[in-house]
Amino acid sequence: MATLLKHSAKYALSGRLARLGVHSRHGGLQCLQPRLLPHQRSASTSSKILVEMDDSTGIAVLTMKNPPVNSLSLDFLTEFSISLEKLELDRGCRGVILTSALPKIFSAGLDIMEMYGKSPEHCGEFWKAVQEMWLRLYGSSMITIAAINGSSPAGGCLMALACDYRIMAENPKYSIGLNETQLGIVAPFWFKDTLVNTVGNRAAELSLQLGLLYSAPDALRTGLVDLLVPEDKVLSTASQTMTQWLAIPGENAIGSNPRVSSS
Ligand SMILES: CC/C=C\C/C=C\C/C=C\C=C\CC(=O)SCCNC(=O)CCNC(=O)[C@H](O)C(C)(C)COP(=O)(O)OP(=O)(O)OC[C@H]1O[C@@H](n2cnc3c(N)ncnc32)[C@H](O)[C@@H]1OP(=O)(O)O
Repeated sequence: MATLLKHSAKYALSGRLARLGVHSRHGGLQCLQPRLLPHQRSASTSSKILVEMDDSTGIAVLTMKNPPVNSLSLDFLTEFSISLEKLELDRGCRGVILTSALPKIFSAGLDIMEMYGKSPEHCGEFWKAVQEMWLRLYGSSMITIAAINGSSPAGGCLMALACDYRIMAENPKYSIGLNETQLGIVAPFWFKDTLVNTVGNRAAELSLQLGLLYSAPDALRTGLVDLLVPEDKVLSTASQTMTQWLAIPGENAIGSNPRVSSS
């Protein structure tokens, strides 16, 4: 792992971006058009991420659209981090809702094909991109809400855990969890820490050691998600919740985040 991380340090995000040429406004799938309302300011889309920014509320919706299962490939992670960085730099943006354009899937986690038969250099670059995604999301100074409209195993669960609040569709077929143990791998320590910070020590121990995938109701009971709502209400509820959080006086909901504030 140390070798992988050392390798990865050689690769800057900006370099990957330049190679990818992200933010083509016309990229993406035809069925995934921006859902702009008249008062909204802008939508930008790269091939795997759609960002819709509502200038009147300061809320952005970041929609993952990487079929078939929103796996976290290097290209996807690069586009994701760039999109988040742009929002972070936009002083008008105060909150980000993370959701999926795909039916039944939030994210399947790390793209398995990125870890199979690849060079150490590629693995290093990939692993750095995974860490960068987590750092950007977990350390964001914006309010972040995961609108989980499908299953979300492993790295997909990590993404949701890195947000401030999680709203999941109450569909009993959907599952979420850090199930790495069941896949024959040990979850990295920062996956573990993120889970412990959310559900507490004992629940995290059981969850990680057994590699549990929770149904939506069990995820709520464990504290892995904060709220279950009908599937067609996930995004609207996320929007309402965001509005409530952003109304906390003095932006204290942002300033009180222990992850980004030392005071
Ligand atoms: C280089 C790294 C260096 C160091 C690493 C060190 C440590 C890492 C340690 C742990 C990190 C782990 C984090 C992870 O996230 S690992 C990935 C774990 N994810 C999974 O195992 C998800 C597996 N997928 C599923 O459970 C299901 O596919 C589903 C529930 C998401 C969706 O089920 P469906 O029935 O709707 O769809 P499927 O028919 O199963 O799949 C459709 C299609 O998608 C492909 N696919 C699914 N998951 C992945 C994936 N994670 N990566 C790439 N591709 C995926 C699947 O193969 C199908 O493809 P085909 O249609 O057959 O082509």
